[in-house]
Amino acid sequence: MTSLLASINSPADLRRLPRAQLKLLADELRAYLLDTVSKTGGHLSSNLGTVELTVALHYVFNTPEDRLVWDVGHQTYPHKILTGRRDRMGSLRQLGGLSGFPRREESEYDTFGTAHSSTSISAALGMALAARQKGEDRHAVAIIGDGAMSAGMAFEALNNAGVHDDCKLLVVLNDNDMSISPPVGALNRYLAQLMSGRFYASAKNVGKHVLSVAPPLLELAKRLEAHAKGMVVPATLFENFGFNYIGPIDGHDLESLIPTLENIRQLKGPQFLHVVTKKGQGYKLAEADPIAYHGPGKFDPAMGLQKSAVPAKQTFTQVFGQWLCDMAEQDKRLVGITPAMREGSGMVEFHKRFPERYHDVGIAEQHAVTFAAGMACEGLKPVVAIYSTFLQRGYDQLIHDVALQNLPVVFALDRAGLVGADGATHAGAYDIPFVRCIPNMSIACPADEDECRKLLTSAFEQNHPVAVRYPRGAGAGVEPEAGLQSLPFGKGELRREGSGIAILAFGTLLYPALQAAEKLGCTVLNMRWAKPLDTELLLKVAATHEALVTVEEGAIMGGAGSAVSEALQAAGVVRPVLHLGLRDEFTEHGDPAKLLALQGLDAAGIEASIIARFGELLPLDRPAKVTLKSVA
Ligand SMILES: Cc1ncc(C[n+]2csc(CCOP(=O)(O)OP(=O)(O)O)c2C)c(N)n1
Ligand SMILES: CC(=O)[C@@H](O)[C@H](O)COP(=O)(O)O
Ligand SMILES: [Mg+2]
Repeated sequence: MTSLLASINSPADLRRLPRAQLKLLADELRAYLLDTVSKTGGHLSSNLGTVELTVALHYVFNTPEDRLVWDVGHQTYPHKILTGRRDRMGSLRQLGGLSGFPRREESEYDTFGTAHSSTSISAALGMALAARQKGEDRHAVAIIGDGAMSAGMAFEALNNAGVHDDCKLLVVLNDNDMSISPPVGALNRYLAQLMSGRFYASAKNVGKHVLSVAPPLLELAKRLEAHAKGMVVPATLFENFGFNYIGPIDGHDLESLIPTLENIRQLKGPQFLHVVTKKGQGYKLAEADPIAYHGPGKFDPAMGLQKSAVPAKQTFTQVFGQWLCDMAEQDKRLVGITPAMREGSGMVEFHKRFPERYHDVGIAEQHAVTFAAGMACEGLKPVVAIYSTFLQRGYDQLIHDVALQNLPVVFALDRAGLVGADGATHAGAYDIPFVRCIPNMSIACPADEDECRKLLTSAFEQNHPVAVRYPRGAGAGVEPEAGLQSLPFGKGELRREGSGIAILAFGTLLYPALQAAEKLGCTVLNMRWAKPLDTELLLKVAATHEALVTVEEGAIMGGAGSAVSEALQAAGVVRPVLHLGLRDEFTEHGDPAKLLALQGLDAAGIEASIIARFGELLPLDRPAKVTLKSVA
């Protein structure tokens, strides 16, 4: 590592540097970032784009006393490096290592935990008003991307903030004209207008020339404001919301950023700084393809991302993407909806082939759900492809707009279960509990790729809302059958006949459950549906077995196992039931297989839990001793 960056162990060190050295520091920081992220994998393009902005913010603001609140938080690696975590970057997103997002328990500089987007302005406003109430003189700065800015929550916060003339709130809009995919919607068009023509070029000069002569601060602020107002439009959208709009300025030019921020720091009331950056800045391959480098795995920076020589296993996301195209071919009523997750949800091909039936609504999960409801009212068949964790944002819409009206919307719930490196914020832990308690809703849990395709078809055939949940990555590797066959609605199957104990598996944990059952001689049911539950099958098995074990990759509380216990109670059947699933705690980030094992949900863990609880019911010829697996 080069020397200047090595000397920065906190923002206080950074603030001691002469301004002339900051450019060199930023260059070193960018090189270090590329080097470390290429070894760990992680969110690269957005971080390359925020290097100068991060340096400037920590240089001008008195962090951590002044609060920096990052939106999404996927662009906080430079911030982590400058705030005492440089040497731990090699542990990024691994078990026990640094989180890929800000976390309050990780550093006092991480003022607000995040990873879901569009929360920063609300949180920063909360902090600014709390400071005002407590009589503390500090700033709160929200840094939000143009993609995140499109969410309703960001506008709710602007609406609230704009009337607080005496708060010390700055919103920095980091406009790189990209979400994960190309940005969509009218806000994006509007921001492009602000950027258009001669204004942006002149604004760059404001930073270089006007600010460098250093007139008295208040006068300068007035000139800056007048300049911005005069040259953009009579009033920008953000001014109409009560903010003092400044910009756009070049977010890679420290000579613009630093004096502008220094002057804004002197101003009272809600401030809005529009900075323009490039996603992937400084690494040509990422600049050329910011989508590919949004969240790459490990790679050699000299070679860039390479196609693996070994064909990768088909992921559930790919199974969904293929099914969507095939079903769209067959049924013209199908429309596909994504809240800004085209790539992650496997909809690139669908977008290409059916552009009129593809809707990227921006980062707007609530809207995505109600928008689908509207389409369903008109006889279309909407498929909302949404990560389990992001559907949490659209919960009332799910109840009030879809389920209450019993509209036939299919929810393709990707990333259901543990997701690995992104950790607790992205884990799809709660969808079974929160979906199954809603009347009219059903939820399918495919055990493998083939079932995923078939259950999507089953869901699509229904005349009411159905969610199909499947995890990140690949499964058991069961090649989906061609064609659009469905599986019976609400019906499970007997997968292994044993005795004494029956394991009821919901979803992909069927396979480790089968392995455990093989050793213990248990019966195994592949339940397929968390709702409706196949009570006929359940009661049959309950009558012939002494104990039941439920297994699911989701929260135990209120999950599919709870549904089993409720059904037994309702039928007046008394059987001991062991519920295996995600415990009542937030999961860490790290390797998904290790995380699953930590939850006791791999084959060895399932086996060990069954022995621990029901050992005396097992046949005597089972393996003598199984110890609980410990995971490093
Ligand atoms: C509520 C929510 N929906 C979707 C996502 C997934 N997501 C993470 S980053 C991102 C794009 C954000 O774009 P922008 O704010 O412009 O930041 P950039 O990636 O351009 O730096 C999306 C859609 C999320 N984190 N949170
Ligand atoms: C920050 C964010 O929300 C996304 O970039 C997310 O990390 C993508 O996750 P996947 O890699 O599972 O698509
Ligand atoms: Mg962006």
